[in-house]
Amino acid sequence: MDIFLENISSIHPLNTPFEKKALNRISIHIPSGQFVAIMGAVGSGKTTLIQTMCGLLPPLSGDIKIGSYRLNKKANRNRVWKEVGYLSQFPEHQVMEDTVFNHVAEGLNHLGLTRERLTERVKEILEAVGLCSNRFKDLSPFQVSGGELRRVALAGILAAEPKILILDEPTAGLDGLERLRILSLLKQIHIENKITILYISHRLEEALEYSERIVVVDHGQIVEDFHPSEIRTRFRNLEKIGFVKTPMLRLMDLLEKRLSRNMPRYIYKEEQLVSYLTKLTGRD
Ligand SMILES: Nc1ncnc2c1ncn2[C@@H]1O[C@H](COP(=O)(O)OP(=O)(O)OP(=O)(O)O)[C@@H](O)[C@H]1O
Repeated sequence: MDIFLENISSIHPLNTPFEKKALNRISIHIPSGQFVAIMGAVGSGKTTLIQTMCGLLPPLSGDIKIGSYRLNKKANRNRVWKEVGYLSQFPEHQVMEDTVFNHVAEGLNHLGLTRERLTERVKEILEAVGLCSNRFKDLSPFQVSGGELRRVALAGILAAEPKILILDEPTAGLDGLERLRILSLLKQIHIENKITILYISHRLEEALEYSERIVVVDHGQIVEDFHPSEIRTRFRNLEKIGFVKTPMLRLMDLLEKRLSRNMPRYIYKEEQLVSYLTKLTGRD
């Protein structure tokens, strides 16, 4: 299901003296199956954008279409919500059941599985998000850590087998290893199930590593939209809105200075740099 936004504007908080344009005439097309990172400074409009995109927030003006469904109609929104999994910035708002097991099982309800198959499937999904089923299934959402709760919320979403996953900072509050685990899991799901993934990230190195498109929001507008391989040509603009170079980009600058040669623009990952340098030094 492709996602189309046309001229979307949004105002927070509407009809109050404090009205502020959170989105300003945004148009974007996300083809089905893309893995997209949404980036931008704090308060730039990222959450408003993804919530508007999936019909959780009605826009002030403009048109949103998911697949062939226009989201201005309630019936269409209900139809689309069966295909969209949304992970909020605050997973504690999303995990409502009394146990971890029941939360994930809730997402499987529509499948009409036998009790035995349901138990098996919950176990598979919990293990897929890195939670040992035996240890976690009977715990209350109040008995797990913030990072674990994020995984539980993600498990509940994955259980419903969405075609589109929209995730608000899925790695917030996680340590380095946990972040890599979640992102690798998302990448794996994306490849295996060919689903669309849009996620908000504050980490450029992760967006470069995992996504295939980076959309940058600033003051409610899309100011950059590029493939990660274009990062070095786009960086001048990104710097103006507060982006900081990753260690890899700094290393590339340093090599250009030391070797007095322009490094190929396509290089933005460590393994590409290593291949290039081994060829250059004839050690291939
Ligand atoms: N419910 C609300 N009421 C009033 N203003 C709001 C509301 N939600 C968001 N805003 C304002 O709208 C703007 C965009 O907010 P949004 O949450 O979309 O930004 P963001 O880029 O996701 O920020 P962050 O990185 O901090 O999550 C901000 O200026 C914010 O203060």
